[in-house]
Amino acid sequence: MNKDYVSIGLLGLGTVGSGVVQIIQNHQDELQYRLGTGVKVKSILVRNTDKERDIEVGQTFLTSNPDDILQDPEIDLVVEVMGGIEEAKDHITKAIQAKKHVVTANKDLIALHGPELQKAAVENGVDLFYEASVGGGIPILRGLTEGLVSDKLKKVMGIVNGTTNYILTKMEEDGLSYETALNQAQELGFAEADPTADVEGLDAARKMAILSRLAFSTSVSLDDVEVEGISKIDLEDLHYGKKLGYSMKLIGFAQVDDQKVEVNVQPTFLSKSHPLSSVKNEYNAIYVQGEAVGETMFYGPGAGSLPTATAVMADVMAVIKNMLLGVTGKSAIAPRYESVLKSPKERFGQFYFRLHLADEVGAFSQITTLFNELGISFEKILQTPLNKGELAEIIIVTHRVSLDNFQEALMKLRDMEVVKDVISYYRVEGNGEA
Ligand SMILES: NC(=O)C1=CN([C@@H]2O[C@H](COP(=O)(O)OP(=O)(O)OC[C@H]3O[C@@H](n4cnc5c(N)ncnc54)[C@H](OP(=O)(O)O)[C@@H]3O)[C@@H](O)[C@H]2O)C=CC1
Ligand SMILES: N[C@@H](CC=O)C(=O)O
Ligand code: NA
Repeated sequence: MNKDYVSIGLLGLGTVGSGVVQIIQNHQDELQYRLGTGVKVKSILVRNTDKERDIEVGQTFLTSNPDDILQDPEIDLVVEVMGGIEEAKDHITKAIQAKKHVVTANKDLIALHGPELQKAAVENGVDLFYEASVGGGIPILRGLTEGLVSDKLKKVMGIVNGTTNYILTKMEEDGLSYETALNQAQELGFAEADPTADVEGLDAARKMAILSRLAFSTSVSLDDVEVEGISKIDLEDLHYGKKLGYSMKLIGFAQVDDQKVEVNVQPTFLSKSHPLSSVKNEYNAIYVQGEAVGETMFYGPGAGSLPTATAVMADVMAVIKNMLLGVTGKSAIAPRYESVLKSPKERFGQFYFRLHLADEVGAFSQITTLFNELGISFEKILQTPLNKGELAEIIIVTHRVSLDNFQEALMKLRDMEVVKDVISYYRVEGNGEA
């Protein structure tokens, strides 16, 4: 390659696209110094070319016709920051077929169609990178595929959705209601236009599918990820959790043992001593455990214009370096293993549960007898009288137990006459029972 500059076609000029333009405009000297070539945005695809915009794009050509970018032979690299699935997939496929490199921030698309797009990129000798799709500005994908590439990674636990972390922090620390905290997250711009994917855990599930593919070299699909969101969390449980020394987080959890994986997203009580418990508000963090490296944690802004654009630009620069070296289309490695999911018998954890028990002699001993029979022991117990002493509210945290065993205990609890209601249950992490 012998060029004064590399031409980029940008699909989208919203939050992330504007950040990309700003970095290219404001950091041109740094880019030129580090790459030995300039970077220029030639054309930008938007829905509405007449819309008033906060960003000044100078001579760059705004268009609403994707072919102006996808069929422009001068454009070497397409940056997709428009979002959505089908149209974005179509544009990226056309770009790859036209031998253009692609950088995308689109977690929805990569979680669903990443493997086939990656295959098409390799077949066409082009790069496809997507660092911004997980953890915004945190360089987590390169952390896994470059920094930790020699290790055998065992566990990835992440706070990978800023909106839900913001809501839980505000509920826990300021006593805000779920609705008020969600409204604030929307006003501050972390939440998706329709926040359902945030609060129901789907956004985090998409990111966990991407993370576990790269961490474990396994073909995890989005359907393999079990998902539970935060919309049903009760302030009462947060209050009890706090008393017990826990903080509630929406945790993406991925673990591999003997080539079997479990990947899930669920509200989880984290012990205050776990490094992820100190991650507050809209911040993201990903905790990674490897056989050789031990424990590591990647922390930073999981969303926002300039942080996310930083990740996009890291990919852009990686593509340009590969172009200069003549090694494009060679960085992606296909997953080594087919994903095989662990059964509930092979999944272990500690659990918190809250129930209402008849406040009568012998009721609690019936519970302990049941758990003794199932071989489950308790780490913590809290008891509060309710309804003028007719009921007791009991909170129990078990020691480490198989999911299968815990589910059986829950089923049997619900059938007991002295148990009036099983109100809630959550996984507990970070008590040192690995
Ligand atoms: N915002 C963030 O913090 C983060 C976002 N992401 C991902 O980055 C991507 C972009 O997000 P964001 O910048 O927030 O999105 P925005 O909604 O702010 O911007 C989208 C841009 O794409 C254009 N666009 C959308 N659909 C079309 C279409 N069909 N045809 C032509 N142009 C279109 C819009 O045009 P117009 O301006 O005319 O409406 C707009 O400029 C998404 O995949 C998102 O998930 C990833 C990490 C963080
Ligand atoms: N809605 C997302 C934005 C970034 O991916 C979040 O809240 O984390
Ligand atoms: Na990232």
